[in-house]
This record gives sequence, structure tokens and C-alpha cells, in this order.
Amino acid sequence: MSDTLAKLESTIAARRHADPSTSYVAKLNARGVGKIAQKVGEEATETVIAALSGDREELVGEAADLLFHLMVLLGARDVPLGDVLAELDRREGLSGIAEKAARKAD
Ligand SMILES: N=c1c2ncn([C@@H]3O[C@H](COP(=O)(O)OP(=O)(O)OP(=O)(O)O)[C@@H](O)[C@H]3O)c2ncn1[C@@H]1O[C@H](COP(=O)(O)O)[C@@H](O)[C@H]1O
Repeated sequence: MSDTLAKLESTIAARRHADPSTSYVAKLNARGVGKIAQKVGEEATETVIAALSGDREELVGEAADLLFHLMVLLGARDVPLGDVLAELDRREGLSGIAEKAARKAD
């Protein structure tokens, strides 16, 4: 896992139950998983729009917002980022056809 993502994951865990008036992560968690999921959806849409606009800087910013909010969502559901990365590692070991079969079996 990249140092950046590992550090962000521990910051998010540490801020989850902080004072919502001083922490955006705490504010999101106080509003519930539904609100966090909604934010992920919004940031995903903004990322798509930025990608289609061709503005590279905007895409980088929106992708960062999306990753951040996705990590807050995973944290709220107690899913370690390592589990997601392990799933990606597992898929990397599968050929295209084998991957399709494995996904069907899931
Ligand atoms: N990476 C981020 C990050 N990216 C975006 N944002 C915040 O995400 C918010 C997005 O703005 P929006 O207008 O979409 O949201 P909003 O104004 O709260 O409005 P709503 O839609 O929620 O009603 C802004 O307030 C940004 O500051 C972030 N807030 C925090 N982090 C990281 O999380 C760490 C902990 O932050 P705190 O919990 O605030 O201490 C920070 O050190 C950063 O590393």
C-alpha cells in the first residue's frame, strides 16, 4: 500500500470520532453512512465530468476527492483498504477469461 494511502487511512480512523465542528471526517461520520455514500456518488460524477472536460488539473483534484471520500466510506464500514488492495492483487493473478469466470462464481 502506498505510504500516502496508509497515512490517510490512519488519519481517517483517528478523526472518525473527533469533534464534528473541527473535523470534516467526524462531520461526515456523524451524518451517517448514507450521507458518506452520497458524497462518494457526487465525487464520482464530478470525476467523470472532469475526465470528459479534458482539464487534467481538475481531474486530478476530483480523483483525489473521490479517493478520499471512498476511504471515509470504507472506514465507516470497517473495511480496511488492505482488503480492497488484496482483491486487486487477486485479480491481477487471473487472466482475462479466468477473471470473468471467477467474477461469475462470486
Ligand atoms: N483529503 C481530505 C479532503 N479532501 C476533501 N476534503 C473536504 O471535503 C469537503 C468537500 O466539500 P463539499 O462542498 O463537497 O462538502 P461540504 O461543504 O461539507 O458540503 P456537504 O455536501 O457535505 O453538505 C471540503 O470541506 C474539503 O475540505 C477533505 N477533508 C479532509 N481530508 C483529509 O482528511 C484529514 C482529516 O481531516 P479532518 O477530519 O477535517 O481533520 C485531513 O488531514 C486530510 O488529509
